Amino acid sequence: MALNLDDAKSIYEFVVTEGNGIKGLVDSGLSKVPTVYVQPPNERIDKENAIKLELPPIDLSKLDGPGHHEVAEQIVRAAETVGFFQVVNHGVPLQLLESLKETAHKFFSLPLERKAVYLAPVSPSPLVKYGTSYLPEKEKALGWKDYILMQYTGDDEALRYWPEEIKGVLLEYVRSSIIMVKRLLGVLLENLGVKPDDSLIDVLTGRKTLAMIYYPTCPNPDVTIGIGRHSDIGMLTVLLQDEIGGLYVRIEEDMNYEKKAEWIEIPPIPDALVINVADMLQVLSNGKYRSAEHAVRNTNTNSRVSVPIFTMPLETTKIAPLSQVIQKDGIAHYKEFMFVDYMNNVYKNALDGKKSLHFAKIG
Ligand SMILES: O=C(O)CCC(=O)C(=O)O
Ligand SMILES: [Fe+2]
Repeated sequence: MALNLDDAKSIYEFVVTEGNGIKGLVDSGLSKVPTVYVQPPNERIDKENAIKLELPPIDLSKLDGPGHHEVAEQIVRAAETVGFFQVVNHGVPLQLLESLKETAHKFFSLPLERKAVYLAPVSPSPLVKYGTSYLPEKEKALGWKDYILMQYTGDDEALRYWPEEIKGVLLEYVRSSIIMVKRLLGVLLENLGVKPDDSLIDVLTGRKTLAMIYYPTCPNPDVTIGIGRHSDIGMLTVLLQDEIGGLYVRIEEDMNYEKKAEWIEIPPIPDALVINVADMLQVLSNGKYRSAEHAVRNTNTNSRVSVPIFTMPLETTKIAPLSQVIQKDGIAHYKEFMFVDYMNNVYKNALDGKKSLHFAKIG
C-alpha cells in the first residue's frame, strides 16, 4: 500500500506495522506533522516553562579518595530531590561513548530489512525488539521516536542474538556501566542504613535492558513528543544523551527544588552520563529517593540519539520498603509485590507520568 500522509491508517501501517518508523516517515519528505502525531495540549512540553538544571556533574573518581563523603552526599542529595544527576569520571571509556552515538545513528540509517527483522512479531529472539513510539496500539498520539531494545542476559547470548552492527559497543557499554551502577547503589543503600552486600545488589540489578533511541528532527516539535511523561520502573537508569538536548524532568512541589517552572531540562554535558532514580528504588527507600517523571522532545534541527541502560531487579524478586527504613519511618508507604507483576502492570498501559507507582502504594 502506498503511503498516504492524510490517512491515519496508512501512516500506522507504514510506520508501525511495516517498521519504517518515524525515521521512514521523516525521510519520505514530511513538511508538516501528521495528525496522529499531534499530542493533546496537556502532554506537550512548553519550552518556555522549563529551566536548565545548573548542578555541576558529580565526579565519581573522588569516591575512592578523601572526598568520598562529600561525593556520597551529593549522590544522596540528588536522589532525594530531583531524582536525576550527571556523573563524570564514571569509568565508562569516553571513546566508547562517542562510538555508541555514532553506532546509534548508523543503525537507524540501515535499510528497512535490517531493522524490520527485529519487529516484535518476527524477531528471532525475545531478547531483541525494534519498534517505534512506546505502545502504538494504546496511545492517543504516536511518539516521535524509534528504538531498538535488548535484554542483557549474558555475553554469549548477547553476541548470539543482538544485532551484528551494534552488539560490540553495547556489550562494552553494559559491562563498564554496571560497575558504576553497583557503586552508586552501594552508596544509596548505605545511606539508608543497609549494608550494601554484593548479592543483594546483584539481585536488585539482575535484569538489564539496553536501548538505542532515535528522535529525528521534527517540522513542528511544539506539538509532538519523543517519549511522553513517565518514570522508569527499575532501580537506576544510566543514560547517554548526545549534544542535542531535549530531556526534561517534571518539578514537583515536594522536591526541595525552587518551583519556578514546570520542567527542568537536563542539559547535555560533554563526556558525562545521566543517572536517574527509578520506581523500585523509590519503593525500597520508602519514598526517600525519587523516581522522577521525565519526557523527551527534540526541538533541534538535527536528529537526537540516546543510549539508556535500565537496571532492574530480577523478575521474581520480592520488592518492599527495606526494613531498616520502615523501622526509622514507623510506617510503610508501599506494599510487597513481585517485580514481574509490577512490570506487567506498567507495560500494558500507555505512559501516564508516575501513575505506575499506584500499583505499589498503600492507602
Ligand atoms: O532519550 C532520553 O533521553 C530518555 C529516554 C527515556 O526516558 C526512556 O527511554 O525511558
Ligand atoms: Fe525514561
